[in-house]
Amino acid sequence: MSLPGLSLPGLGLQLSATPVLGGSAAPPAEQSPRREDLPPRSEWRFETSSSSSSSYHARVLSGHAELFGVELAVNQLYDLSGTKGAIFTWQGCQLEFMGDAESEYAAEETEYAVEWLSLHGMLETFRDEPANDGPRVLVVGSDSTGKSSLIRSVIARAVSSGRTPTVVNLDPRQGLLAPPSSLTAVTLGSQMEVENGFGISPISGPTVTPMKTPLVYHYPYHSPTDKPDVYKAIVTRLALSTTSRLEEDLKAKQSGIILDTPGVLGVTDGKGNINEILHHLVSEFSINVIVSMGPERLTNALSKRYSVAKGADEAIPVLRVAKPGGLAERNEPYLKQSRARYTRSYFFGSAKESLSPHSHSIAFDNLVIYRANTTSTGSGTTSYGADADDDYDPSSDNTTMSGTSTATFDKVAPSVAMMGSLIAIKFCPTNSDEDAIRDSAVMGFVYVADVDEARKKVRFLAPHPQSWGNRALMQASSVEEVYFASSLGRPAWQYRRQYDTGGDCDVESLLAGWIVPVDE
Ligand SMILES: Nc1ncnc2c1ncn2[C@@H]1O[C@H](COP(=O)(O)OP(=O)(O)OP(=O)(O)O)[C@@H](O)[C@H]1O
Repeated sequence: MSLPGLSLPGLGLQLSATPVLGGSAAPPAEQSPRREDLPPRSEWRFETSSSSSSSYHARVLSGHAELFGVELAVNQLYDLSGTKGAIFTWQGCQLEFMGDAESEYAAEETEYAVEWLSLHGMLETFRDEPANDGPRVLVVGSDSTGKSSLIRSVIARAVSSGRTPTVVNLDPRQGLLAPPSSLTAVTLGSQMEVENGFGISPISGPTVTPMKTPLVYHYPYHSPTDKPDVYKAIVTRLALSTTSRLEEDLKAKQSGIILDTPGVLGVTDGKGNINEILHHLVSEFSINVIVSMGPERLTNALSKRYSVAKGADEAIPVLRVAKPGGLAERNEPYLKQSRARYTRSYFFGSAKESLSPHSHSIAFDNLVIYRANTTSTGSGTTSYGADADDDYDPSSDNTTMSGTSTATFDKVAPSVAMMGSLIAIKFCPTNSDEDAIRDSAVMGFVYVADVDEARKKVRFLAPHPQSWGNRALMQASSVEEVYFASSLGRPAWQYRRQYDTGGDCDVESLLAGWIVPVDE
């Protein structure tokens, strides 16, 4: 059943004709194109507005150009609306642009690109050495230092070289093939998309892009330092699942793993110690290359810990890699918009690959929903400079399901306050113990479209028509964290989906989060 009450014929087609999803819709006809000739080894840096009313398109007219390592096809129009980045050229090219940018300029200080290419070369040498088990790379740096851009670029070059690398996102604030609040690992068997990066996840619907199913875990907090014990336990599960998958795929194992870390872990304390959670990542993923994109202080701290004091067998090389000169600052409204857009694309796909979500109405009695306890005490402190060995034992947590302040998750009854939330469906059954729920991978996500307290029913929007059966559900820790309704500037419970009134839903309100204000 597809969204009852919505009489939008061919929902997917209409969505694909709408630019809001960040796809490649045609630019408005009245915009006159501008041309730019870029000399070799230069780039075109752009920052576009996150507002859905402005658009920004580019095409290569001649020469070669790439965006984060992925080559742009000549004469193809790319929709870069709502994004920031740089189109780079090694040999020179002519570009054409249409639309508005908050800032755009050509830059010739691009030494970073040579360093990034050298890193790819070094990893290729590593992969070719049969004695090695493939590179396992940890990328560290504070916020907005270019970690994700470097990873996209290195992964794209690896795929172009015929590799099948695995990328692991450990930053819960950004989604990789899953909404924010996820930690994901995915092995790439085909090249990324210019416009959508890693594209659409196979867990949110059938896609035309060949890609292996990602491993997704749910960490329902903003930062690893909010709940270090929960974060470390989930990292342990993710590392175990990822490495055991790679044992069955030797090509992927040899291609290696690259870890994207949250900026908070790339900051040293006053004494120059690194965050203790980093030790856990290094140990659980058996890291053998560390890339620092932070200041010299961070690189020195990493070298001191992993390289200088170690014997030749144990030393992990620490490389300092330059960050791009034009790195864009991303303020919170921009980040919120991009998270909202990303989350929408989880359900609706992109203009190129549209998805049709389904509606499920489920009685309160048939639901067991947990919610992360944000008030529990004892684990929210950040510690630095842990001892040489990471001795974390996930089973040593003394959290309980009792609902006391020490519980990690509490059972919650459905209520209207839940409307607008995202909920993770865990693989484990509803009656699992707390550790099992915490450690269980995610089957997929659903959106709470409506809670009818009188009829005791919850209506979910889900990527698949099948019901999820007897599985534990986990809500994000607050409605604000879901970024759907919050991107509209009002609390979720002030909104109601228009199709509940039986009327037609216009595309605009559908795309704004499938909900419109009750008082309109
Ligand atoms: N050469 C460049 N010129 C201009 N902007 C760039 C360039 N490279 C990357 N950017 C943009 O700068 C922003 C920050 O980069 P990126 O996301 O890679 O940093 P990060 O270290 O992963 O950030 P965070 O830790 O906050 O997720 C992104 O919007 C990215 O697209």
